[in-house]
Amino acid sequence: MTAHLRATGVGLCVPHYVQRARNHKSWFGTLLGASTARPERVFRTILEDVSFEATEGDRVALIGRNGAGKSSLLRVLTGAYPPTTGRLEVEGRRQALLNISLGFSGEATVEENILLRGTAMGLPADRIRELTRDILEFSGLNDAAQHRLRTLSAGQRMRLGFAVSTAAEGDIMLLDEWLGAGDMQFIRKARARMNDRVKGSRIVILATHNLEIARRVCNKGVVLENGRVAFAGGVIESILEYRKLCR
Ligand SMILES: Nc1ncnc2c1ncn2[C@@H]1O[C@H](COP(=O)(O)OP(=O)(O)OP(=O)(O)O)[C@@H](O)[C@H]1O
Repeated sequence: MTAHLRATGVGLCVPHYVQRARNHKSWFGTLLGASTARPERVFRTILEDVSFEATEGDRVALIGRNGAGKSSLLRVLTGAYPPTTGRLEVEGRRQALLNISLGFSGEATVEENILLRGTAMGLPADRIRELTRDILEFSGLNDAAQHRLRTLSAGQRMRLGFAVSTAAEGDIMLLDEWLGAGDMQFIRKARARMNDRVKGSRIVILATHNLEIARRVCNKGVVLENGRVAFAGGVIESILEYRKLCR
């Protein structure tokens, strides 16, 4: 089986809650307004008519300005947000490294969190048990396996999230930004693992603002602007198009 990913006219519209502007003259009025005023629900189109394709061996850079829709598109590609319009066809096991602390529970232990997160990633329980030792080792948390997650430092939690997310290889790797997780020693280890995972994946989709990384790692590019594809093609051409947008 070869890996394949195709988005055809993908759109994403989400409910969005907005608060009417409040113009209170006193702190009490502000407090009362903040606790009683109901937000209004509106629908917002985040992605519109997004089409592109990635086949075996492709490394695709998603580039665009802040708020262009890169992370939202990655979430659609992982299957976290079903597209509201259009079609997404995926062949191959997806592995996502988006929000590395997603799905963690502060009250559960480190080891239980590995199981929770691994399950959310679609890994069978036996496979998670096989990987647990490596995850604890990689994150430097061997001695904290039975500690509750909320007693860990922010950096330790990040290490754990990174270690779990990258423990298993996928066919299609979806990455949001290049990670700088933890202290210098861990960053080196994390980079080496990311390079390894990128090499071992059949398709990589990488959202990044770092054009040097995009150029070095990717062969294709998709430039997003206001939730639409402004350009799709080779990575060098995509970077040039993106630079034009930023002028
Ligand atoms: N759940 C949501 N509800 C409402 N609006 C959202 C939601 N998620 C994202 N948005 C909006 O969609 C737009 C695209 O956001 P997204 O995070 O995908 O952009 P991005 O290209 O990844 O930005 P950045 O480079 O700043 O990380 C933004 O305007 C954001 O406010």
